[in-house]
Amino acid sequence: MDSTTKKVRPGGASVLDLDLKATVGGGVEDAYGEDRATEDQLVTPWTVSVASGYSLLRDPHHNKGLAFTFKERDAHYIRGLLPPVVMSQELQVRHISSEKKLLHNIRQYQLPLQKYTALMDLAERNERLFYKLLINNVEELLPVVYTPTVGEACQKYGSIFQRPQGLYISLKEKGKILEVLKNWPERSIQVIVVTDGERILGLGDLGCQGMGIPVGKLALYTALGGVRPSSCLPITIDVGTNNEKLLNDEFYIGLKQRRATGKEYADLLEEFMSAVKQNYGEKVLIQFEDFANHNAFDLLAKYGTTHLVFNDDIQGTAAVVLAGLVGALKLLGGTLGDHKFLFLGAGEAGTGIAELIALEMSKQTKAPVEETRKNIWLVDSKGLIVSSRKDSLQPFKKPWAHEHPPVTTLLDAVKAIKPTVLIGTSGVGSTFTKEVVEAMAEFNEKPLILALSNPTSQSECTAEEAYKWTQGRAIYASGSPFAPVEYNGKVHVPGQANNAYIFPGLGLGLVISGAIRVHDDMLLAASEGLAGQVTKENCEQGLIYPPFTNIRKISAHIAANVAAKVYELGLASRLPRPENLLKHAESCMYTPNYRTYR
Ligand SMILES: O=C([O-])CC(=O)C(=O)O
Ligand SMILES: [Mg+2]
Repeated sequence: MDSTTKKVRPGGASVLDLDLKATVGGGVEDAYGEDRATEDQLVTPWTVSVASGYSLLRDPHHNKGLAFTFKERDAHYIRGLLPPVVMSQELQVRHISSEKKLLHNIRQYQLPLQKYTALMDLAERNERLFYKLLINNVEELLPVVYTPTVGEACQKYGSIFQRPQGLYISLKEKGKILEVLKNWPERSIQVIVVTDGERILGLGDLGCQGMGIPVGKLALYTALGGVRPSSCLPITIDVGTNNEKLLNDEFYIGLKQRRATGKEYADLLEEFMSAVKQNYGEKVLIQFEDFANHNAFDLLAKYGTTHLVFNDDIQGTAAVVLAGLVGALKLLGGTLGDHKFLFLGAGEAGTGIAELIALEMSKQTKAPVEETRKNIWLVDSKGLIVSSRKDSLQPFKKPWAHEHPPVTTLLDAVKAIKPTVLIGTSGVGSTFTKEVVEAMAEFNEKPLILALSNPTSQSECTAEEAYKWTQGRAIYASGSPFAPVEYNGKVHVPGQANNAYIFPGLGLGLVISGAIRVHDDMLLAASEGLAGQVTKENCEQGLIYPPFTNIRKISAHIAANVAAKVYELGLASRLPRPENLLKHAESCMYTPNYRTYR
């Protein structure tokens, strides 16, 4: 933001124009590339319209609570609205973290949803304090703002909805989508996460209530990837729902009609994609999230050549899992090409992961991808995907239809294929039964079992089951977190193949390089960036992923790797290329330290 930029917030009688001098406490964090605040700008006045007085304390972007100094209280008409103590942000966080106040309260709540609501309330009250708390306590709070609790939040989103956290674009907004985008108070958007709510985690069609997902994912873009909160825009597209329960619920917040399909659906999406490009330019990253298979693949193919789009369920999951496999190879030995993979679930995650593994194998062995795909087998609801089923398969399944007699159950497929790696991506819980896991343990010294479906209730098997049924020999990771398990006196720490490892860093890398398209090689770069962060100590502890506590450092490494690939492919619009991309990524990351208002 330069000294002439005027940021105008809409409406409100108490909104005053103020000349403010902003300093950025704790580093440069307010923009990227050409918009980046430099040290000089820390003392340069910029003009901005912000809420003052009472409404300043109610503005989550600017509120600092008791941290306002008396000088600020005088300058911004808030003297007397706060008790007389001035508390630093560090003290506020310590106050909170010392179990006296918020974190203490959050921990006391019995129900995860109460914790979720308390955190969302904090975000609504004081955004920087929310992010500071989330970053400082990431392992504890991630499962609250994200899977599994966010799933329950979506199921009950109607009763949680209080204030707008993102934009709702329904069929009623047809022809007016550009106007709707302009109603969002922030102008400079860098990342949009959009869902149509048709397949929320493994919970099915939650319609308009899917909004919790874009909100949660974008909170992680900021906390884990350092993308400014004001640059993030959650969007839910409402084309109806086929969820009978919601259709019959008098309190349902979305359109009460069956889902629009075909041309009606495609036209709305087309208008949306065009409006986004028109309003924000072509460098805005659009992350598709939790669309049903039939739309997810089409949208990615259709807009991948014209927009900066990324499907987290297809591509993000793939990059995370590939990194975990590379980590697991450090424990198992051998190369990817030495392994045989069997998937339960041939949708977005299953085929996305399968393809990225095949691409990486092809890169390593120089064999064509058509060859490397042959080490990978998929089972869907009708059994093993084999060539005799080819005619009736959806297009995204066809590359996996290898020569084999028909097999109808997962157990029989395990026995027939004898995979070294079993991956669950079906969204259906408890499908890795005792027999299936025991069969894996029969012909594998260390069976690798990835139960990736979310939330926890949909996991193919629990961590405890995997360790118990393999006498502690399994290497196990899940999509939603599981606590460590003690088996026969040994503590096993399950891995978490969680998309949150990848998308924030990937997004940051795309944003800081000004990427205009996403390319598969950038996903591989992201995956390698994550795998590179698994240390020798992690391996010795049997971990295939690095701990989440270092996630901001991990994200910076991923961002640097991705940005390097964007420049290499000539798809970067922010030129010249910074020499040290890691340093550059770190310097661009938003930190939630309070700023001084003069
Ligand atoms: O949220 C995650 O980590 C994985 C995901 O996108 C999903 O299950 O839809
Ligand atoms: Mg998802």
